Amino acid sequence: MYVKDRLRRSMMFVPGNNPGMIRDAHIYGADSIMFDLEDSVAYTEKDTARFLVYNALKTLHFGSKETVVRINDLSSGLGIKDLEAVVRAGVQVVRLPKTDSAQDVIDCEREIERIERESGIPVGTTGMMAAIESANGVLHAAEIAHASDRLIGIALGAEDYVTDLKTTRSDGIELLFARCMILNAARSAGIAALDTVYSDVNNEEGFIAEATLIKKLGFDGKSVINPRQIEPLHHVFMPSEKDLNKARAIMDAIAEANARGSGVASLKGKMIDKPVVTRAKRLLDLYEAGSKIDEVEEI
Ligand SMILES: CC(=O)SCCNC(=O)CCNC(=O)[C@H](O)C(C)(C)COP(=O)(O)OP(=O)(O)OC[C@H]1O[C@@H](n2cnc3c(N)ncnc32)[C@H](O)[C@@H]1OP(=O)(O)O
Ligand SMILES: O=C([O-])CC(=O)C(=O)O
Ligand SMILES: [Mg+2]
Repeated sequence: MYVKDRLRRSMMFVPGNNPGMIRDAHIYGADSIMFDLEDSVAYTEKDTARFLVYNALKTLHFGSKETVVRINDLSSGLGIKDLEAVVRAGVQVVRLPKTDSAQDVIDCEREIERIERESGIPVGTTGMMAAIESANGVLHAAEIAHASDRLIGIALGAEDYVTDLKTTRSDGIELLFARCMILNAARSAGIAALDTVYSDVNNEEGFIAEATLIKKLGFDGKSVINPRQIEPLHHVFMPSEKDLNKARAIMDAIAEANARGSGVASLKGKMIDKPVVTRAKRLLDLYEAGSKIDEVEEI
């Protein structure tokens, strides 16, 4: 069963035709493991990958990690076979690639529901996420985000997106519109906003700069392609001691004000009202959830 709202700072792609990577994927500390049946798998390897991922889901234990599988899109002729395998194997979330419209989500959900019924799995067990990877998809981001109750989030697929835009990836300016559209669409639907991969695995500085930018925009997390990207990403998402202390002081100040029958407090000359408190609470909740998970990883 999927969880709608959980920590998804890092979602690691794992090529579905690589048994070694599949076996070890859960040990690196990513919040979600995303087995890939799509673009990291050559056409000749598609059946092998589906078989391996099916068996991995059936036989391996992933602990607190979320399991996601990126299927091939339904129009490829492979997507339904992928769904038949991974839904039956009990994957938590299906990642639909190259989502251009709400109809793509609805079509995928219909197939998931059919497979759940046919295999005796309670309807609604399998979650979905939609990756938006084209100009068309970005323009339909809001409809996509609202297309199914099963959606846990929407994600940007920037490599395909910049190709569609006839540009290349540079300092991020080329992705600003898509990121803002996706973020706003996700928030309007109450689901997660998830950023794309950073392909230059050896450029840690560039990766951290991108992670810092998407966190500032409001994203919940990011896809990664290599275990070396997980720790720096979690570090970016970890609030500083200063931010934590400020959030705690805000919570104390508002509790004191509430006890006096007031909804507004003052902290070092700054007004503390409801939105400030909501942000402080979110920061503390994310910190607690993150440290709990990372602590377990360190033991
Ligand atoms: C545009 C898109 O669609 S992106 C999404 C699809 N792409 C992918 O899924 C690519 C996934 N990533 C990879 O295949 C690789 O990380 C590459 C090709 C980017 C880099 O490969 P390498 O330089 O060999 O990685 P590196 O040397 O850092 O690997 C270190 C260890 O981590 C493992 N590892 C690397 N990437 C992954 C991964 N994504 N998942 C699990 N394990 C991994 C390696 O197997 C290796 O393990 P070992 O030490 O036991 O042999
Ligand atoms: O979804 C991702 O981040 C990877 C991907 O397929 C793309 O960038 O086209
Ligand atoms: Mg893509």
